[in-house]
Amino acid sequence: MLIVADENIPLLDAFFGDIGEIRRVSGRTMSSDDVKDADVLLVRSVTRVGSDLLEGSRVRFVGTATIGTDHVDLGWLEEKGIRFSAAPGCNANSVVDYVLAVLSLYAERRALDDWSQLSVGIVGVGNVGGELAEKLFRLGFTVKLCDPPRADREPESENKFVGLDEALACDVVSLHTPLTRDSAYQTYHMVGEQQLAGMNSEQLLINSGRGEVIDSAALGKCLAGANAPLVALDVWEQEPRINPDLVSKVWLATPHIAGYSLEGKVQGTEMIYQAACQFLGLPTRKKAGQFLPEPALSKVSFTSAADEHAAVRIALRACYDPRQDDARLRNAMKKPSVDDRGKAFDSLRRDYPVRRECSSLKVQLKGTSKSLQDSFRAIGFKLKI
Ligand SMILES: NC(=O)C1=CN([C@@H]2O[C@H](COP(=O)(O)OP(=O)(O)OC[C@H]3O[C@@H](n4cnc5c(N)ncnc54)[C@H](O)[C@@H]3O)[C@@H](O)[C@H]2O)C=CC1
Ligand SMILES: O=C(O)C(=O)[C@H](O)COP(=O)(O)O
Repeated sequence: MLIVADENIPLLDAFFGDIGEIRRVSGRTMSSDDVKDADVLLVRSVTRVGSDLLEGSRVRFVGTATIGTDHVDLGWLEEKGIRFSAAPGCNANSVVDYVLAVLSLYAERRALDDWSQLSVGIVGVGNVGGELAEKLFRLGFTVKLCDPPRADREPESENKFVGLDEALACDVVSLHTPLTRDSAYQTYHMVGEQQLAGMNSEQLLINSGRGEVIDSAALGKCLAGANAPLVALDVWEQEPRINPDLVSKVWLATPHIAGYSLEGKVQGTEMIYQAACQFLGLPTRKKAGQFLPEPALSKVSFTSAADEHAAVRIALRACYDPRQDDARLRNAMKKPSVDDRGKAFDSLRRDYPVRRECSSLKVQLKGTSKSLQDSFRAIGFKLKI
């Protein structure tokens, strides 16, 4: 059996080595020639999967080790009887760590001692948005949830959801929808000129869903004005050839790595391994946990944290600090040509340093208050008291 796989999928040999021969190819440039003899195709988000790639091939199973599926022509696969599986939720905790770290920096920028004074509008309340909401509720934030598909599906939860306008009026707005172009709830350019015009310089807009959910031409114009919101973008239109001018105008710019914790990536591989085994009628013998090493930073200690809010922010950013990724991306954007910048964007992602989730860090607390302990627990840290 031939398994053609994106070379950036971690632990290919460990999970798939005894199932078939593995041929690694670049996900970004994968061609129909690369896959024509394959039985199984394993991708990440940078490979467009549909008739152009697969027509005439032997592929019977496609797995994407990602949450998003906008790169896959699901209708065509179904029509051709090709089994498909994604990895829902695999890196949700990683994205939530990213958003919380951005929030902590924003609170400091606004000189807020207590970050939970901020209201947060979450647009798209699925695996990522739902997990974020849960953590923010536990931390005491005011949270507004916007998810029209769920609001329509769950009429009993009448007061649970707000409209997009109400979510966009919060201090912080975080986008977590899939990219869709042909549904009643289309998200392509959902945040455009009109929505941006309603925001102001006291607000923060975060996008770690898909770049095309925001109209970046409208965003560029808005950011040239005096009353624009602060913006943190992890995802961009036209990746990897992103607009360097937009990078220079946003507050935090990262190269689509919000979901790049080691846990998130390995769980992505594990989920498509399980689905492939089920399709092939094979037993599943391997688990992500077998392959996750002890984190290099496994413990931080606080004894009687005088400034409890600062303690939470310190621990959070000991795990993940988006400013490092921001600095790397800004540096990559100094390359003179579009091609070189695109390559640099992809290199930052391919050579991404090992990053562990907050849940991998043990926080040791001595003589600290119950409310501080609750905050650490809400974020997902393990506690030693
Ligand atoms: N930056 C990164 O590294 C990552 C980005 N993502 C992106 O985040 C997206 C969301 O991930 P999950 O929460 O796991 O997906 P999910 O499918 O669990 O949840 C998405 C939610 O968005 C809602 N939704 C759909 N259309 C909407 C609209 N027009 N307005 C408001 N809500 C709408 C859905 O009803 C659903 O509840 C993924 O599709 C992917 O594109 C996911 C992982 C990592
Ligand atoms: O899971 C998703 O959806 C994501 O956006 C991934 O984090 C994207 O990672 P790559 O597939 O682009 O490596």
